[in-house]
Amino acid sequence: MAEPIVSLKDVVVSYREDIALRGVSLNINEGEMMGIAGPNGSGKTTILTVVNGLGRLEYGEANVLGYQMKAGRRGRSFRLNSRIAQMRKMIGYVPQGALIDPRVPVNVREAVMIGRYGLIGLFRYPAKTDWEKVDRLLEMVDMSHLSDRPFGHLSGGEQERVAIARALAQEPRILLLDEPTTGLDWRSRVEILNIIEQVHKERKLTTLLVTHDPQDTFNICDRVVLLKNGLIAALGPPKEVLSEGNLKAVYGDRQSETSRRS
Ligand SMILES: Nc1ncnc2c1ncn2[C@@H]1O[C@H](COP(=O)(O)OP(=O)(O)OP(=O)(O)O)[C@@H](O)[C@H]1O
Repeated sequence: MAEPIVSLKDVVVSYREDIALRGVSLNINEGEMMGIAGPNGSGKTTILTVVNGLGRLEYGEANVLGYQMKAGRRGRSFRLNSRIAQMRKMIGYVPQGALIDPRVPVNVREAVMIGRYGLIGLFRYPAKTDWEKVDRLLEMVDMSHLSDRPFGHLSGGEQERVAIARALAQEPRILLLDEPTTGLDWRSRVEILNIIEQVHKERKLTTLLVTHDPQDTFNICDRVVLLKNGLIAALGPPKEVLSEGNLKAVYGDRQSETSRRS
């Protein structure tokens, strides 16, 4: 069987007195769409930072795209850091919240192009083919009609589409999405999830979708991991994992009712 593209083994991460991950083991296969759900503070974003090579492992190891990261090694060796930088070029990241300060005077096309500078190289101008790729991505996320609009004038859902296009502009193999549906109304949320599913398939990506609402994972993820207090409470296909019992154990009574209703 093929090696997993992401493998975490007994990973512990802490931020001073807060322990964010308490021994997480997780394998993700190439081409898989993995949901990561759980309440606030359960460690979802921290998993993304580990996969992205930015998390400092207290214990355990992580293997991402064949690059190995072990406890205590980060920050000690220039060679190790430059290897991790190579790995990060293959990982697209859509962070939680605003992608770019809305006061920065860039339009939608330019905002997406920022994602290509890792490939183009700093201090070089984008070629015509780079702009063509950006335009194709804008079509993919259905934003061509707003390509000249200042980024700061977009709605939350439109900003999220641009953030996804920007992450794809670097032509990643792995796409990390941190709560892309937070703050969106029902319609925009469905649209964003559809776009995520479409780009995942078309670009043959391995995708990690973090959400505090497990319902987001139901129709589009192959598997979902439910986190509670930095530990995996359940892992498997959404239809099995998102049972009333599991949701109640992780979110408590009221939230589990809302999650099942929505
Ligand atoms: N930079 C940091 N410094 C100190 N503590 C942190 C830091 N980042 C995260 N934590 C703590 O680590 C724990 C896990 O945080 P994390 O952001 O991974 O959770 P999350 O599930 O993504 O939460 P949310 O849904 O609120 O974004 C929390 O207790 C949080 O307060």
